[in-house]
Amino acid sequence: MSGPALGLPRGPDKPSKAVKGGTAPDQTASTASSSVSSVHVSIEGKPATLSFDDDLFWLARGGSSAHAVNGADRALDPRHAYICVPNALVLYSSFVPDSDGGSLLVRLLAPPANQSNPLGPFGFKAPPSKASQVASLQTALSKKNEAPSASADGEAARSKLIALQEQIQGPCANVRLVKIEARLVAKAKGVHALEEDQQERATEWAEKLMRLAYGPEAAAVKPFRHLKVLINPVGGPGKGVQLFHSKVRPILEAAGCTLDIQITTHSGHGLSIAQTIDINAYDAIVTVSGDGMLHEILNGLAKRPDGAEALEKVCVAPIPTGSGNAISVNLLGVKQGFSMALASLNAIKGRPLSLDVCSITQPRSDTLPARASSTDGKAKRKSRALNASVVSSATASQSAAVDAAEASSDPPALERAPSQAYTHSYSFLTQAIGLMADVDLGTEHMRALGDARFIIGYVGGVLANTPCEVDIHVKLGASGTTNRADMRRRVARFAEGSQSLDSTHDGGLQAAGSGEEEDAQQVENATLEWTSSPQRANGSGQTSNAAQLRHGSVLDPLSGPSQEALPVLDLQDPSWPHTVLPVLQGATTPTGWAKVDARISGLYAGKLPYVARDLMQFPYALPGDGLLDLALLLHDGGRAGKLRAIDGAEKGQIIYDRALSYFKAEAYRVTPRRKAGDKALKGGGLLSIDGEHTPYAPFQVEVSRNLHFKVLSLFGRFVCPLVEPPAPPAGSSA
Ligand SMILES: Nc1ncnc2c1ncn2[C@@H]1O[C@H](COP(=O)(O)OP(=O)(O)OP(=O)(O)O)[C@@H](O)[C@H]1O
Repeated sequence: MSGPALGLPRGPDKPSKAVKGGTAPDQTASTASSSVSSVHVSIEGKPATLSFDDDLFWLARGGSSAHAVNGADRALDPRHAYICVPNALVLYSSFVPDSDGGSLLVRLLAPPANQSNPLGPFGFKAPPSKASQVASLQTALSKKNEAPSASADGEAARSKLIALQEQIQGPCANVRLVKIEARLVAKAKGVHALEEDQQERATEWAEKLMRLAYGPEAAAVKPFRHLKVLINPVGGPGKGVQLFHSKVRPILEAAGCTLDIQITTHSGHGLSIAQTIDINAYDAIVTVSGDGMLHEILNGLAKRPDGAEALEKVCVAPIPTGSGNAISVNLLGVKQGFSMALASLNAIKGRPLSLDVCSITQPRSDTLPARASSTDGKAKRKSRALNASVVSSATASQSAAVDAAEASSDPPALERAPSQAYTHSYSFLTQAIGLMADVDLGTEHMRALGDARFIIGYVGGVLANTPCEVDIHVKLGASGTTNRADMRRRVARFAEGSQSLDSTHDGGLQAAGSGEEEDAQQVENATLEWTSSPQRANGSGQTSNAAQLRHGSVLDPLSGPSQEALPVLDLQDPSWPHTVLPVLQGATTPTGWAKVDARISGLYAGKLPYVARDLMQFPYALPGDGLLDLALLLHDGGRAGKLRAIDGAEKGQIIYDRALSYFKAEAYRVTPRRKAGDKALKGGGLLSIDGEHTPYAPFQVEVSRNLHFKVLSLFGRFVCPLVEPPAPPAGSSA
């Protein structure tokens, strides 16, 4: 596993919120064995022992010879500890000497009390031994590849494995801040003076614990981060400010981070902050918000003249206070995705993980009128924010004029700007049109319900059963595929590879395991092809920042290999032929541009597996593969089928639904057949990019090969299980 291991045995007993020390007699520092470092202290007048080994920190009662049982000191055994946590959950440790000895300060995150066994301070309850946990984990891991998929035994082994992996990945549900202040004092002043080197040893003990808490030497994370904190006061249920001050700030400050806090005052504020922030001044930007703020930061950074450098240097640590919080769910796992404490720990100790950035182009002529004519106040604010983020494809002087107009955030001023060929914005999460856009953007009035609003919107949308009238063109490219079994293999290989990641946590294909060479080669070839190909981009050359378009813009003509009419894309998946897709005569799987010939209810494309806690829509999404995962909700799937698809949606099995087509492509283009404002369209036409309102107009998307968006991650990969394909439907021959 890469990143801090958070799942080793945890302290079973109830920790007090603040454990304060007082004067007490026992004050010897000792080392019980080569791997355990202990210091005997007093806490609230009672003797206690603070210990750590390479993996764990624990606090136990006693520690002097008086507590020895059969010659062994129980305090040195983590199984008898009152608090016992992985070192990864230790935030801070230091020794402050004084004339009476001094104080050892240790701050950490610990699991909550065990309700069935609410022992008070210094109670004893033995957790399962570390050795037996590790052994059972290893056994389960070795069974991983042997487990037959269909048998009950296989299922049981797999469930156990998943449970154990989850324990490693995030056992820290509801962890809370514990502050330990322990005294190192002489037994009686002037009579038993401190041993000569006792303070020195206490200092060394605290420093060593701190080093273990922040990772092994080579891969150590720098403690005491300087963080820019951006709080969206209106994201999700609108509790960002309150949650930050009550749950997040105490943890960040306990870890010794310094904070520069700013509350956003309007939509688009995050974007303008990212455009002007000193990219060398902070270790990370902490967003107390949903995904919307990250979208703004991505666009703000990318739009800067030093966009590539800014995206390379700035890391973002999300704290989930929005509605969907998809980025946090992917980084922390579905169970811990909304955990303020774990997200705070990520801001303190996470390492950079590079996410793919999608380039999106739209005809400028279509986006400007949409912005000015919008009647919805919120949509207008958001649209303005988005347009402030667009990147001109024009010459430097035109670009400067547009920038000046955009900086004003004034729609009339924007319209006076020279007309440009296309706008260019960025996405890291999803693009949606049709049903899923209606679910996302059409439920904003239910914001107070948190992420429950999405399920309500989905059921309403399915019952309305409106077709999504768009033309879709897709470029699968050399490494795109419609084969789900192939995609699953790629994800499995990537997961194996990412286990061996250590300090880099790059998330890219270079992390792939031995079986990945072929895919890695494909990506390598694609990169070479891209870097050597001339910039098409509507003949206008490079955009004003570092983004480059490999597949041209939305305005470029689409053509087949020899300029003939575009072929129809065969969406059939040979490994899963159980959809309602008709068999198309003469359809092929070309690598160039092809058109989709299917009636759909919506298109949903994404780069991260989870789009919400209860929806793993893109289980085979990978960072760094240069591909977008696309899900087409087939109109002919019917209402009942789409409602049934909710079952198993959080496990990713939705992609095996009869009413869904799922594939990976290098680029795609969507051209709505109806104009924005058409009364037949919900909300006059909704297009969602990363959950944000975007002008309803043609758009083309590709994965940028030269830009990445860096977020902090505790695990170096998305925390999501490998999807188990469901059994084929009864009566099918496959
Ligand atoms: N002070 C503010 N007033 C009005 N809007 C704001 C303010 N600050 C930020 N915003 C806007 O709020 C929008 C929603 O933010 P956010 O993503 O945090 O919440 P959400 O949409 O509920 O969550 P999610 O995107 O995870 O579903 C963003 O588009 C952002 O531009």
